[in-house]
Amino acid sequence: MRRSKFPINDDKPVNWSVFWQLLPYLKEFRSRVLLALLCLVGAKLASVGMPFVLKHVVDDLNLSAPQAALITVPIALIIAYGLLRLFSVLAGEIRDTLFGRVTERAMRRLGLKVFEHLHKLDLDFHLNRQTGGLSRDIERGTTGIGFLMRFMVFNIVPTLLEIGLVAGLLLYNYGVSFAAVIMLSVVTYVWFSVKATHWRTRYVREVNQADSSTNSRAIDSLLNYETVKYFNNEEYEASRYDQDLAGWEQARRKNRLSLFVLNGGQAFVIAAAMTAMMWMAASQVAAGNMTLGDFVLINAFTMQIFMPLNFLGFVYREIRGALANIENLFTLLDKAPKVSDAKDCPSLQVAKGHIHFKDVGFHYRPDRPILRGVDFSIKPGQRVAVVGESGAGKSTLVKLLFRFYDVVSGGIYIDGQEIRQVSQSSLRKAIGIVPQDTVLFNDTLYENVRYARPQASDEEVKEAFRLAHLEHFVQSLPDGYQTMVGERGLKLSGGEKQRVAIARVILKRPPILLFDEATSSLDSQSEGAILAALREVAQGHTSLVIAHRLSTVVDADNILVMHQGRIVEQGQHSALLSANGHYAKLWQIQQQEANS
Ligand SMILES: Nc1ncnc2c1ncn2[C@@H]1O[C@H](COP(=O)(O)OP(=O)(O)OP(=O)(O)O)[C@@H](O)[C@H]1O
Repeated sequence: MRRSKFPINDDKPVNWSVFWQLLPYLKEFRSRVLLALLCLVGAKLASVGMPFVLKHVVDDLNLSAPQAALITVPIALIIAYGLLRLFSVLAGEIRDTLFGRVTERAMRRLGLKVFEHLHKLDLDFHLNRQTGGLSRDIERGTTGIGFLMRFMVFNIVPTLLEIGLVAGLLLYNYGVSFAAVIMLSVVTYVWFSVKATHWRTRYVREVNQADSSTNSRAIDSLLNYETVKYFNNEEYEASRYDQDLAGWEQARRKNRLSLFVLNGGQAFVIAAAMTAMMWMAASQVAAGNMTLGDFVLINAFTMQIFMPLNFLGFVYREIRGALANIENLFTLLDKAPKVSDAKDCPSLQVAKGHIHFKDVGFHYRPDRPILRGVDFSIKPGQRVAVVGESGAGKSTLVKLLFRFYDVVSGGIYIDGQEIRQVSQSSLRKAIGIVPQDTVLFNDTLYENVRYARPQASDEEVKEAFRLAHLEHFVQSLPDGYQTMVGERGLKLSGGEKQRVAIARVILKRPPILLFDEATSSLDSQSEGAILAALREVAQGHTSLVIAHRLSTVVDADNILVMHQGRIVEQGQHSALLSANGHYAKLWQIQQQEANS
């Protein structure tokens, strides 16, 4: 069986302190929680009182002459019994309704906090994450919180209280032996449940792992639908999936058997305790020390204790899992982003849009330098191009300017302000990017463009479509602007997606523009039109253009030639050609390719 990518938490030591971290979430609804607790106490008192009323009913019935039974039965007691039952159930329901809001609000708050935090985390975290595993962690964590709050407050604590109360009542009314049997069986039951639950953990884990890996296999296979078809591998896929399913089936079988042992053991303890209690009570009735009502009362108390106790076994296992899942979530929340705002940092003030990379050094991993001593300036309003072979570090410049990463040495300045000293939000507001690969939301074309400035008017959005030469395309679509673009925008061609990205940047209209291979997916005719549009948009703006095809940047104000993380040449097209260096070589190669 393949190992799952998802962390399985069942065997982690339980960190009970997580519970205290949840208390702040209860604070907001202090009075609601208090009222719910009152209902809980009321319900418990009513349910403990019920067996007493029952005892009196039975005793009175027993003493009465048979023919007069119905008349002499203490009707008031029977009504009281019914009312107590109703009260106990209603109080429980009111408690759940009151507390439901508290749990839901806590889940909402935490869900939002995690979501916001994920967006604050750096690109590196997101590139390394396993989305499936992460979303499972979040889902398990938030569900765990709801579960923990409900069961910890309203199940474990009250059940323990009830057990103590009933044992005390038995001790007070019937002596130490009944209370001792109850306590002993409760202790045995809890001890056995804890031990057996620990022992079962590995079977539960196996099922979870098998479940996750089967799911990953199915999803991976379906995502690769086209590749499966290209290689005619449906049978191969089915057999691999079935292998995983077989592992899952086997894990389930072992898990079911272990559950049988757990449930069987628990049932045995309960049956032994019930038998002992009944036998002791029956002996006392036979000896004339107890009434029939006492017998009924002891029976009712025993059942009353073991029913919730039985449930506790299940709750215990779930709570262990919930605590571990919540802890995972809190660990995620504690994760600090590698790129963060300096304390009380000001906003970036863009006056002219002068960009300066000052002796910048950078690596993604310390053992592999990517940029070394990169030093260049882009004067306000200039259009500067970066060219160089694949992997030279061109896109990395864009990522650094946008602060997806921080430089390792040197600094990047915009109008004299170091970008690490200003807020990320003001920096990103000032920069528009047309990225190398445009990924779209699974929404309409219109909404995908409007995303650049959600408050833009309908006219402005449509103008952006027009300037990005998307109008003809929109007109050719049966649903026009309302066409759904599919997951990640995969229903659009590469060139269409790129034009959407261009429309977005047009709508955003920031002072600084970055184009990373912005026209790479376009045919030459569209490219010409788009380049003209981009130039129009870029007029008066500072722009940095990363280009593979040198022909698209021959008119740039300055061309930076990168080679292995360094700028090896810079200047205008004609000067670089005359220098007969790196650029001239690249130009020659591309000219030959174009002519062949
Ligand atoms: N997140 C990352 N983690 C580790 N290495 C990375 C990461 N992103 C890029 N690299 C590496 O950094 C080097 C420079 O990448 P970059 O994307 O800047 O190159 P480029 O010049 O834009 O290439 P291309 O023209 O092919 O897009 C590449 O060798 C790449 O493998």
